[in-house]
Order: sequence, then structure tokens, then C-alpha cells
Amino acid sequence: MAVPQENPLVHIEKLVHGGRGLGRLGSGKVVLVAGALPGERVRIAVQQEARGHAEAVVQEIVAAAAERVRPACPHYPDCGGCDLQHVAYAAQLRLKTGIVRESLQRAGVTPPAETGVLASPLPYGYRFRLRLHLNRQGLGFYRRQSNTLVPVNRCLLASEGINAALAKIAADPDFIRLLAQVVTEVELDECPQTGRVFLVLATKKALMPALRERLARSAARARFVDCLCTAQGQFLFPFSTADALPTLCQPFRLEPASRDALSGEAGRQHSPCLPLAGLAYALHWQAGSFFQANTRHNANLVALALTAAAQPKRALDLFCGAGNFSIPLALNGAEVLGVESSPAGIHWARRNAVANGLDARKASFIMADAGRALDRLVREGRRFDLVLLDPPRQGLGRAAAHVPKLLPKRIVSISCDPATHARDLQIMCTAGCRLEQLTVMDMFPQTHHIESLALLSL
Ligand SMILES: C[S@@+](CC[C@H](N)C(=O)[O-])C[C@H]1O[C@@H](n2cnc3c(N)ncnc32)[C@H](O)[C@@H]1O
Repeated sequence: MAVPQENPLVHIEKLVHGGRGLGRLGSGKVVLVAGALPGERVRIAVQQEARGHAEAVVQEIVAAAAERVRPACPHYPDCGGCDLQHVAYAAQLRLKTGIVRESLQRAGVTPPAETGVLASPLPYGYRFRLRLHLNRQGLGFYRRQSNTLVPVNRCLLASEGINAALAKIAADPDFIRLLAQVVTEVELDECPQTGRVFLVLATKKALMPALRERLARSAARARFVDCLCTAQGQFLFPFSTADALPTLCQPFRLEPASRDALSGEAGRQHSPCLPLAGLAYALHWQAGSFFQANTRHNANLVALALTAAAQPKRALDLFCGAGNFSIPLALNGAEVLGVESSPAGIHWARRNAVANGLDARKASFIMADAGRALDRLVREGRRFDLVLLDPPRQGLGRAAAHVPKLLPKRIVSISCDPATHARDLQIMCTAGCRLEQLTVMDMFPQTHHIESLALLSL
């Protein structure tokens, strides 16, 4: 019987979802290697063996790929927040495109001949929303596949405003110890319009007055944030009414996505955009509630979605959040119905409609589970020219089969998970839709996360 080698030498065949390189052990078993790139020969340390595959890390790079670069962050790869910093940015885009196409093929969907790619305007410093873990030693991210905190006082993915706040918190051990009594996770949100930074504490229950007092004093001393609040929207600071709810704002000046972005060659980068006549507006949302973290690239995502939507008369926006797509669709002439399950999302979608001069005929919103709402709309015999869906990671699932029953001419499907996106697209294609165009939107450079937008027709 062959004795397993201690640090086997492995050839990496390709990159797979999760940002790991796929190779094979001497036995033929698949091994997923963190930090390895296609074409490389690496000596590995196997960390876990499951029935179907093993997990490993790179011990030594014997033959490096041309795309390998020196990571910019001193915490990499110790910190589990990033997993592709060792890959040149152009190669990250190419590898992500390959993963999206392969996910489709595995699900039984033939990808279009070409895949568009829109690079993030900022490969670093793009995050206006950052969630960090916390203990008495500091704030940071978990080491890969562990619950061990790697403290950081600067994150290269975050905006300068967030990093300034993070550095101030990291320099105040008393405040960190106090925060650690209350939460195990914090969120820093920077308002793209004003640059104000909010520290969001998602406490499970109301805090004792004495603790609130101490937090207020520490926050005032640090003077790095305007406000702290709980995820439930209940305020810690200022201790006032819901009118003082901290809001963030993204002003938009939309540009249409270039045609290339919708039909470009796989792996090619496309320069996004030319001015779209007059579509300028602003969206507000609440600190701690969902909004796209890469706010600069979000404007390109919205422009791409609007271009793919092609001026519908009636549009259904499933998982609409604060109206990121509903509001510009309505401003562009559609009657829009938005569906969203979060009360904060629905609240801000409605307020954003009013603030942008849209009455309930132009933009209306229902708070509901998207799958159930879809089912009801089908039973009511409703029709839409466009269905846009942008679910969280788990996707829409079986309810996707209902989408074609609304008889849309176009479906714009956006997702941050290639596997569940492929599954949803497969369900819609089986129900009669055709996949026309596919674009990888790189919302999360330096990480394995992949956003993609698909245009389908019926
Ligand atoms: C990826 S976000 C997209 C939000 C919005 N389209 C945007 O671009 O800002 C997904 C949204 O789906 C909402 N959501 C999660 N599960 C849902 C469900 N079962 N039904 C409806 N909305 C849901 C979340 O609250 C979140 O706002």
C-alpha cells in the first residue's frame, strides 16, 4: 500500500469556487489548495481529508504561475478576509469568469459564447461597508477556516473613511474591551455622499443604562463616529427618536453600460460607460441595513441592469432592498413593483420613491417573501415586461420556475453566488427561458466572491 507523502507535490489544474486551486493527490483524490494558482506546481500540507476530497495549504511554490503577484496586505493570507491577493487583478477577472461559466455548465446550462466582464473601478479601497469580528484583543477577521481572530487596524479593501475610524478604535483598548462586553461583531458604514462613518452594534437586547452611558462616553472621547445603533434600528446614540435614525446616501449619475460589457470576450476587461442622459438621483438607506458594499461599482451594476432591461413598461423587482434598481427603473419610465422581506429595506424603498418624485402608481413596494409574492402574482394573473431578481446567496430556488409564468420579455438575474445562480438559471431555462447574455461584475476584488448578471428572454 502506498504511504501518503508528507508534503506531496501537486499540479494545480484550475481555480474553483472559494478561490482554491484544484489538484490531485497521488491516489487521484481531488485536493483543494488555498493560495495555489492554475498551472502551478506546489508542495502542500493537507489539513483535512473528507470522503470526496482533501483540503490543503501551500507549503512551497515549486513553479509559480505568471499571474502570481506579491500580496499588498501584511495580514495576507493569515487574515481570512481576502483570498486572491496573490493573483494579478486581470487574472482574477479571468479566473472568476471561468468559474461562472463552469458553474453554468455543471448545472446543464450552456453559457453564451462570450462573457462580459466589468472590473471594479477600485481594486482596493472599494468597501463602504465592512463587518468585523471583535474580542477583547481587538477588531479583525477570522483566520481562514477558524474562529481565531486576526486583529487589523487597517483593511485594504475598505474606504479611507472606514480605515480612519478603524485605526481610532484599534488605538483605544478601553473602548474595545467595552464593545466586547456588548457584541462579537461590528459594522462600519461610510456614507458615500458625506463621508460620515457609522459604527453599528447589532445587540440582541437592550443595554443596561449604565453600560449605554459608558459606551456613549467612550464614543464621544474617540469622536470617530456620528452614531451607534443596533441592527434592530433601536438607537444607542443619540438616545433620541426614530427620526434621528442615521441614514446614508449614494448620489447616482448613471451611465449606460457599454455594449461590450454585455457581450464581450471572456476574460476581456471593458471600460465602463458613457453618460446616460439625465438620470441623476440619490438613494438613502439606514446604517446597518443592506446596501451594496462596493458603492462606486454599484452605479455600473445599476447601469448594466438598466441597459439589459431595455426600457420596460411594467417591471417586477424581486429582493429590491432600498430600491437600488426599482427607483432608476421607475425614473426611466417603468411602473415598478418591488418585493423585499426586510422592514428597513421596504421603509427606505418607499421613502426613496417619494424623495425622487415617484408616486405609488410609478413605484410601489410590498414587504413579503419573494417566493411567496411570486406565487401570488402568478395566481392573480399579473404580467410584467421585466422581472429583475437579486437574491441573497441562497438564490431564489424552486420558485424561479414561476418567473416565466409572468410572461416577461426579459429577465435580469443578478447573483453573488455562481452555484446558486447557475441552479436558478437552469430552473428558468427548463421553464422556457433562454440565456442571452452573461456578465461578471467584479464587486469584490481580492476575494473569491463573484457577482454575475444574466439576461434571459422568453
Ligand atoms: C443581495 S440583496 C439585494 C438588494 C437590492 N437589490 C440592492 O441591490 O441593493 C438581497 C435583498 O434580499 C432581501 N431578502 C432576503 N431574503 C428575502 C426573501 N426571502 N424575500 C424577499 N427579500 C429577501 C434582503 O433583505 C436584501 O435586501
